[in-house]
Formats: sequence, structure tokens, C-alpha cells
Amino acid sequence: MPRTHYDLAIIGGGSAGLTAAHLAQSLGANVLLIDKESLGGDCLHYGCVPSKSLIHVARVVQQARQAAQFGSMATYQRVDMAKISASIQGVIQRVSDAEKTYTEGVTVAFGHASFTSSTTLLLNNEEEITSRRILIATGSHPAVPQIEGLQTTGYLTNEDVFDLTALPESLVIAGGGPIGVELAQALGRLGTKITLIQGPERLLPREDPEVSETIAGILKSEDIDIITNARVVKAHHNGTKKVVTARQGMQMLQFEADELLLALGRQPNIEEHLNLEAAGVQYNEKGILVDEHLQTSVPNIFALGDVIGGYLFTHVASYHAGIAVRNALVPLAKKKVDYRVVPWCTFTEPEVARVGLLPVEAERQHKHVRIMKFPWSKIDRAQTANETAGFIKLVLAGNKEQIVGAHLVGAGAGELLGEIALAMQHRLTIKDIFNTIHPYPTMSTGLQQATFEAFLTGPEAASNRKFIQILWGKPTSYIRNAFLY
Ligand SMILES: Cc1cc2nc3c(=O)[nH]c(=O)nc-3n(C[C@H](O)[C@H](O)[C@H](O)COP(=O)(O)OP(=O)(O)OC[C@H]3O[C@@H](n4cnc5c(N)ncnc54)[C@H](O)[C@@H]3O)c2cc1C
Ligand SMILES: NC(=O)c1ccc[n+]([C@@H]2O[C@H](COP(=O)([O-])OP(=O)(O)OC[C@H]3O[C@@H](n4cnc5c(N)ncnc54)[C@H](O)[C@@H]3O)[C@@H](O)[C@H]2O)c1
Repeated sequence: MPRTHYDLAIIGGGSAGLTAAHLAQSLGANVLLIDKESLGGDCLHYGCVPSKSLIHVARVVQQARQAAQFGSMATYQRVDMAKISASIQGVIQRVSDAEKTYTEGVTVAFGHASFTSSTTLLLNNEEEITSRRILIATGSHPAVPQIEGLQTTGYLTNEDVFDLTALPESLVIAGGGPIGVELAQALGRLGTKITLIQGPERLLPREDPEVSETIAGILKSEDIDIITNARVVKAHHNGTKKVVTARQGMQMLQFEADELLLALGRQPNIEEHLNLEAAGVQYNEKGILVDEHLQTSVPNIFALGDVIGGYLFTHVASYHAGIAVRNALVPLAKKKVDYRVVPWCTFTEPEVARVGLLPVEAERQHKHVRIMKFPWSKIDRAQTANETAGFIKLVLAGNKEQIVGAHLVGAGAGELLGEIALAMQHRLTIKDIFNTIHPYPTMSTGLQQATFEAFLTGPEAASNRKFIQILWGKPTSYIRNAFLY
């Protein structure tokens, strides 16, 4: 059997594995990247890229539907789902082409890799690979819980919903996390009647409750039925229809639709043939166990991305890649993961954007917590675009009132999040943000306005006002804004 040696072998060519391969190769390592099917992973084929493409089409359709209120006489027609799916595949192809630079200088192999020891892999049962360091970046797949009748009834997941060639007239979506909520709005806008069934008491339960409430209100206004506190427990056929039973307290509710889509969370890809046992890599049902250096129970093997659970995002998978490659190649100067500033967005319209602590978490961890809420409608650009729904909520803590959390709902809110993340990462103050000139009129001026409002209502401005009153002997309102900063 042929035997090949590498400095670094990476199993899984998605967001984590591709970034890691690119980085390690650029540092001069001899790298092998193995994927069981194709490069790009969930994000490219069944996740971020197709979902954001579908959301874009749905937004265009919605804008056409609403155009009459601005005097445009465009009439809304039904959509051609086959054409939409084809255009999504076109986007995937273009992003995939752009990603080809990630594998320049990297040896890429397709097929199954199995551990035979902590430093050897068997590739497709025909080639032995030895590598001093190995990264596992095999990602995750949709969770499909044991629900009575589910397998015989049939269902969609994110792995097939972007290939639909005909739009179902009605759809039950099980799960009100980011996948359920994003797809509910997008498919609803294209013309499907949506019923969204969510186990917990609110949608997007990881977000601030006011965020969940705002998004639920917007979805309801778009004629989406939302059933909360209800767990899907059963599914069966009624002719060509699918009937879903959900338990809500003592009640059993039934919903009939053409299709059922599951968006019930994720499970790590740690399938049997990887043979993690042969290497001694430990894992549980949430994923491969790693320490703060992303090192597994076997010192020369690291794991990263969705397969370790936790923050299931492409940008976190890429962040992990930097840490894992460094720790694998330069073990004497290992770096720890730092999750203090992890931003994420949910791409509803308006968007949801979050970084850092929820108010309740901040109360537990800090003294002097203050919440500042600024309405999106006060942003001039939001008024000109007729996109006024939402808010910016800043969680400020400590005597210096540092931002320890931010929760946004608003048109393009995700675009503002990078600036907040940068400020938090480098422990900048709200003054640093509003003293930076922001281009007008953009949505980003909202952040400048919100931080200025936070300052004006905060302790530093209050003591400045006292000082100026003494100095000038004037009522504070007279000179209020001029000398504060
Ligand atoms: C519908 C949806 C929308 C999403 N939207 C966003 C978003 O907007 N923003 C965001 O940040 N995140 C989003 N995510 C999450 C994001 O897709 C994942 O966090 C990201 O893909 C994780 O990257 P990864 O490299 O860990 O795994 P993946 O990208 O899934 O890559 C894993 C790779 O490993 C391969 N593999 C698996 N098992 C083996 C094996 N045994 N041997 C060899 N190869 C194997 C797979 O073929 C795959 O190519 C979304 C997810 C979904 C499902
Ligand atoms: N914009 C983004 O960044 C984005 C978009 C989509 C997905 N993702 C990632 O993908 C991951 C998975 O998303 P998801 O929405 O599938 O999972 P999720 O775990 O966030 O949400 C699933 C929801 O379904 C509920 N649920 C579970 N069983 C149920 C049942 N039987 N009946 C009714 N409800 C039930 C859960 O309580 C949960 O609230 C997320 O954690 C996220 O990190 C990110």
C-alpha cells in the first residue's frame, strides 16, 4: 500500500478546513486536505451562501410587491422556483471558483479518511497517510430527532430546500432558531404559506427577548403563523398533504401542509468510519472534546469548526483555523481561543445582529450595568429608505461604561456589527465611536448617534455638566451639547 507523509493532514474541506489549509500552506507546511465529497462545506453548498442568495431573491420580490406605495406601478407575479434555484446554484459556483485560491499549493484528496493510529490515516482503504499533526474539521449535519412517523412522512432540511424546483403552497417549519426564522421569511415572501413551530417560548431564544419579540412581530405582519411552546412530536400523511402534530402544554395541535422542513439544530460529523477510537480522540454527542488550544485528548490532533459544537458560524470556524494551525505548527507558543467578542447575525429583514453579553449576563458579570436603547427610526438613512423598524441596544458596564454587549435589529444591522466588535475587541469607549466621523447618510451614523446619546445620558456627561455650570454659571441646557466632548 502506498504511503505518503505530510506535515499537516486536515480532514474536512469546509470553512474551517479550507482556511486552515490555506494558512498552513502559506506558512510553508506540506499540507493534505481530505474531503468526503467536495470543497466548501455546508456554508457554501447548503448553508450561508444558498440561504443568503434565497433571502436576497425574496427581498427583491418583497420590494416589487411594495413598490406601489412609492408610486411605482410594478405588478407582482408568481415566482419561478426552478429559476431561483438555478440562480442560487450559479452563486454557489461563483463563490466556489473564488475559493480555489485557498487550495493553491495544497494536496487535495477526496474520499474517506479513517484513523489507524494518532499519526496515520487510511485514505479510501488504498493509501496510508502519515502526518505529524492532524486537524479534524468535519462540520455538522442537521439534527433529525426521533419523531413518530417522520421517516415515512418525509421532510426537507437545509440540504435539499435550496434545490426545490417548485414552491410548496404551504410549509410547516419545525424549529424557530436562525435557520427556521430566515427560511420562514424568505419562503413566505416567495409565496408559500408558512407555519413556524417552535419548542421554546420564543423565536431565536439565544437573542435578547426584545429582539425575539420584534422579529416575531415582523414575521406575523408578513402572514406567517407562529406557534411557540410547541414541540413537534408526530408526522403522518393525509393524502398528498403532510400532517404535523405538536404538543403545546396539555394540548395536541395539528397542522396540515404540502411540505415539512426541519430546522431543529445540528449534530457533529463524527461518523463511525472516521475511527476516532483508533487515535484515542474523545468526543460526546455535542462533538469532539477540545481544550482552550483546540487540542483534542490526543496532543498532536486538533479539532475546529462545527464539529466541536459551541458557536456554529463560518467566521468562528475560520477563527479556529488560525488558532489550530498556529498551535499545531508552533507548539511552543500556543494560543488560546478567546470568545469574549463573537459577533453574529440572523439575516431576516430587518437583520438581527449581536455581539457580547445579553443584559442579564452583563448584570451577573459586571458592576454598574446600563442599557441604552436607540430607535432605528432616528437614523436619517433609515427614513429615506423607509426601513425604520428596529433598534440599537448597547449594554454598557463599569465606571468607564465600556460596551460589553450590543443587540441590534435594523436594515443592514450586520454591517454595523463589525465596528462594534472592533471597539469591543480593543476596549474602545463609546466616546471613541462618536468622536469618529461617520459618513452621512449611512445606517452607521446610527451607531454614532446611539453612542452619543449613551454618553449624554451617562455619568461622565452628568459630571461634565456640573463642572460647566460652575465654570459658566449658566443653566446646563444652554451649553449642553457644545462642550461635552
Ligand atoms: C442553512 C444554514 C445557514 C447558515 N448561515 C450562516 C451564516 O449566515 N453565517 C454563518 O456564519 N454561519 C452560517 N451557517 C453555519 C455555517 O454553515 C457553519 O458554521 C460552517 O459551515 C462550519 O464550518 P466547518 O468547516 O466546521 O464545517 P463545514 O463547512 O460543514 O465543512 C465540513 C466539511 O467536512 C467534510 N466531511 C464531513 N465528514 C467527513 C469525513 N468523515 N471525511 C472527510 N470529510 C468530511 C464535509 O463534506 C464538509 O465539506 C449556516 C448553516 C446553515 C445550515
Ligand atoms: N445567520 C447565521 O449565522 C446562521 C443561519 C442559520 C444557521 N446558523 C447556525 O446553524 C445552527 C443551527 O441552526 P438551527 O436554527 O437549526 O438550530 P437552533 O438550535 O438554533 O434552533 C432550533 C430550535 O428548534 C427547537 N426545537 C428542537 N426540537 C423541536 C421540536 N421537536 N419541535 C419544535 N421545536 C424544536 C429548539 O429548541 C431550537 O430553539 C445555529 O446554531 C447557527 O449557529 C447560523
